[in-house]
Amino acid sequence: MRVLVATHKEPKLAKLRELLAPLGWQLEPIGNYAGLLPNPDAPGEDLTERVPVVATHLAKLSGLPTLLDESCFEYTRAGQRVFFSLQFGPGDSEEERRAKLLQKLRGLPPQERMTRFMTVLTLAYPQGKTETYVGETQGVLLHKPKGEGGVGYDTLFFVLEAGKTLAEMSPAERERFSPWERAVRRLLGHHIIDHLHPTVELPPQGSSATLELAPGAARPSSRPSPMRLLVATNNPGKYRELREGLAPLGWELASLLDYTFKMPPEEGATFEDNAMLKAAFACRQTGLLTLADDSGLEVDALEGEPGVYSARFGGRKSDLERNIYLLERLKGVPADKRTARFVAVLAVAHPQGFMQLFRGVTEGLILEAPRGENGFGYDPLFFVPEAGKTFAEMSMEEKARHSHRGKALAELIEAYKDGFRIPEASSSE
Ligand SMILES: O=c1nc[nH]c2c1ncn2[C@H]1C[C@H](O)[C@@H](COP(=O)(O)OP(=O)(O)OP(=O)(O)O)O1
Ligand SMILES: [Mg+2]
Repeated sequence: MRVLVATHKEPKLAKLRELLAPLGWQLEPIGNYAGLLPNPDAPGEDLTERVPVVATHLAKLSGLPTLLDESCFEYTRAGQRVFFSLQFGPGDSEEERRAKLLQKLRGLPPQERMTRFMTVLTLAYPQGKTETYVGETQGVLLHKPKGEGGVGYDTLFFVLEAGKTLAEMSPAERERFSPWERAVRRLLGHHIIDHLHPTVELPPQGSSATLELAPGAARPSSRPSPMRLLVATNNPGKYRELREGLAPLGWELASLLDYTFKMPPEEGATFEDNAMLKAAFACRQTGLLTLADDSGLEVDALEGEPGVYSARFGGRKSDLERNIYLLERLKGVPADKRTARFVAVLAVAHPQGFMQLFRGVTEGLILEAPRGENGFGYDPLFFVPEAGKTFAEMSMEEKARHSHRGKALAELIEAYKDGFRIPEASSSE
């Protein structure tokens, strides 16, 4: 597909071509489009309304799908939300705009310089259809520029989480924190993963397998992977274990804390379903290679409960309450009938439109009282006979050797250790 890009900045076009390469689109610059705009100074502070309108205008004029992005800072001044658009009006150089922004910020206390740096990216089609993607990053606007790299306002935007301005970051870091890149990755994720359905046939249980999810989708490109993986879990205990387990790969990890979107409800009937649902969703949101973990405890005396409902067992809200509830449910059940297993399914969603699954299982017993301080969740109640301890009595390394998650991770590492290769999508023809 030929796509016009509404920019006259060569570096931006080059970066866009690089990021969107897997789509195989032919991206062409529109050149200086300022004269084509209906009203370049149109107020429309809400970029999510304004950008689609302008992009549609350009698409209709050119007869081609057209990409347009605009960014703004949103901050609070005297209790009011203020938007500072970064669209260059005619005659405004980057320098002049930066000066205007500094002017506006003069005398603002730090809490009022907290800001949301937002990019709105629209792909508009000549027929009038539009798709809009938003990327955002929280930070603080500085009084004085800091750093040398980046473009535009990067010298003024301090990312708290990173402890530096976008201009002080390496290109790889900037990629991670820039709202523009986030918006572009969302577009990529959307287009490439469109055919990804978590309802496809599952691989045989108990094995890892490669699913080909998108027979008609773009073929996986062999371009070197960014080696960046989003670990899509909101559970800090899991995140720690996954981070440790993935360390041998040396990949750069992103977490959900880097993003503002909410994960969807986990409505699947199996761990596989839920893991794929979570991975596919977060992958689509971010365009990143994404790992999700769905796990839980199956207790034989409870006919497999809590299973996929482990995180909301008995409607209990905390790990402690769920552990108490589990003990209540097992009251009077003798030791030899307290068998249980932990299951973990890891799903890796590739922005190229397919998914891999890894599964690990650990057999054990539910004790009558908690033992140990480590770990999280049901760890203090889960006794592993082969180790003679509960998960909560093990160090992280020890738990990794015995645990369901550790086993699934070992399979994952085995699959990716010789460098990251995207499996060939086996075509049905
Ligand atoms: O090694 C473990 N040791 C103890 N407990 C564990 C373990 N692995 C899973 N569990 C428990 C935690 C949670 O109650 C449920 C998983 O639910 P699950 O939906 O997969 O995770 P979650 O909601 O905590 O985080 P998220 O979905 O964001 O990844 O099983
Ligand atoms: Mg969950």
